[in-house]
Amino acid sequence: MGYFSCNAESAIATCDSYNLPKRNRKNKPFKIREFSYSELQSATNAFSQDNLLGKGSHGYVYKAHLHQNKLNTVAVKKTKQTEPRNSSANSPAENEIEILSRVHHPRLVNLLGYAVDNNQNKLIVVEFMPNGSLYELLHSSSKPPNWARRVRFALQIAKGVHFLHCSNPPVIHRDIKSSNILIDGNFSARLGDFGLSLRGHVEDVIVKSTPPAGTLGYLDPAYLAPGDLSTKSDVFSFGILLLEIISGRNAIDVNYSPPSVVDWAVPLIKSGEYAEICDPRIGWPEDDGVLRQLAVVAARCVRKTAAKRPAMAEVVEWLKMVHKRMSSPIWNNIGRRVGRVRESTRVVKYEPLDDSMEIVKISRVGSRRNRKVSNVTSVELRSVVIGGNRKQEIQPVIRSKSIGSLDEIESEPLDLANTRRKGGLAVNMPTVRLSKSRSMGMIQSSTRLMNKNNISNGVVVKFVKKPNGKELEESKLLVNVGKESPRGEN
Ligand SMILES: Nc1ncnc2c1ncn2[C@@H]1O[C@H](COP(=O)(O)OP(=O)(O)OP(=O)(O)O)[C@@H](O)[C@H]1O
Repeated sequence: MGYFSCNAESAIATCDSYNLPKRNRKNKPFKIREFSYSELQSATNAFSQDNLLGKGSHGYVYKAHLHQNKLNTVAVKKTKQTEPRNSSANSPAENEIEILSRVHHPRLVNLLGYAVDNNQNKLIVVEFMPNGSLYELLHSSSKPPNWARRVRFALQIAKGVHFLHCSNPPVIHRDIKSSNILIDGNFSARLGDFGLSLRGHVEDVIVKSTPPAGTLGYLDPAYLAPGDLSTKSDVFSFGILLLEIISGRNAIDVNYSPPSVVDWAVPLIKSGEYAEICDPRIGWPEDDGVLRQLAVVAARCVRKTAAKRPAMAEVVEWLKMVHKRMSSPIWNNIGRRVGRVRESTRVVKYEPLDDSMEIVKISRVGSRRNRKVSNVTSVELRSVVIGGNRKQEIQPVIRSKSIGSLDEIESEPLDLANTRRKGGLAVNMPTVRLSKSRSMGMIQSSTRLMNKNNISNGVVVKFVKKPNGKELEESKLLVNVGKESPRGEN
């Protein structure tokens, strides 16, 4: 076994075979190549604007054409030139190389090699993803993905995260979000951007001493100090991503009240109002159980208490069931013929979502013919009676105008994507476009970590200036001054 170290001089490194996907374990250890800077320079047309694929918080990503045995298109990540680095800490690029040189999986944007420039900065060469990011597909594509595609993406991402968590030692990604999910040539989802990832067991020094980091909106509220980190923080971020996939909503969106997708969606899921969280651009899936199941999985992933969240292995199994259900022609035919089959159900107690709710598994029973397809189970939410009192019905959340300078934002004409029906009343909401969330290095003051008790629940939002100049660019801090403990149970 040999693994690549960022400081190693060797040009080629092989991967820890333990972490290879099964079909690769027997024969091919993957190879990491050291490129010369000039080779990447000419492959990217001197890092030209034409080759620019995108810009992240740590640098720029370029498309590169390598002429090896055959023409190869790859992506090159070049870190921004900033002030002199603290030599003891790994840069995000070094961290990404270090991690990705040890793991390799079809659901990841895998490392192909690296180069070092004159200032000893590392450039990363990774697989090229020709179909953009999930963020773009969900939020700026004129043809948003349908349910089959969304379920497939969700399962593929879950498999990638599960693979990382099962590696030895585990890899915790810490920055799962839609802009870090890239779409490959087969239109499959891959998890990328390992700049903030950590590799180690929770008791390892590296994990115990690294300050919290992530992207606002996706960041686990229970992850406030290094010691809080576990694979369950990724599960939380995955849950946010799943809510984004279901609803087409940004993780934070000031068009909604509350702006955070989790605060908005979970009460709706708990009260069974699945239609409210369904992306209005694509409507309900043909089999509405698919929506319910996805929503319940998401709600379980975003529980405030990390220990109550499922492991990614469970999430993968649940999503496989949803995927199977979605792609089953038998189910689709019957679903089409009989509409939404809800009658003839047998309620099986499942596992509580929280103190006030229970998830019930509903197996379809009935005719022999129906029983055949009843292997496909659905999961539903029910309110229960606690201490003799039925839990008060949660009022539907009314979308309200965003907090902030809405006067500067024009109202758009009534359309389906922007309309919510509440008791027959169509409400047309103004649109505020948000720039996508950026990774934060850390939620830490320059000298010490935030005091856990003083931390405020806040979201930073940024308005972007549209080419027509109608929206102003500004940053806002929305602070929710509730005194609740960030470690409060749900
Ligand atoms: N392997 C790739 N193939 C094709 N395009 C890519 C690839 N990697 C990144 N990109 C593009 O470059 C953009 C910037 O990626 P990068 O990972 O640097 O930042 P980000 O994830 O968007 O933001 P942040 O750095 O805040 O996490 C992506 O949104 C994507 O459009």
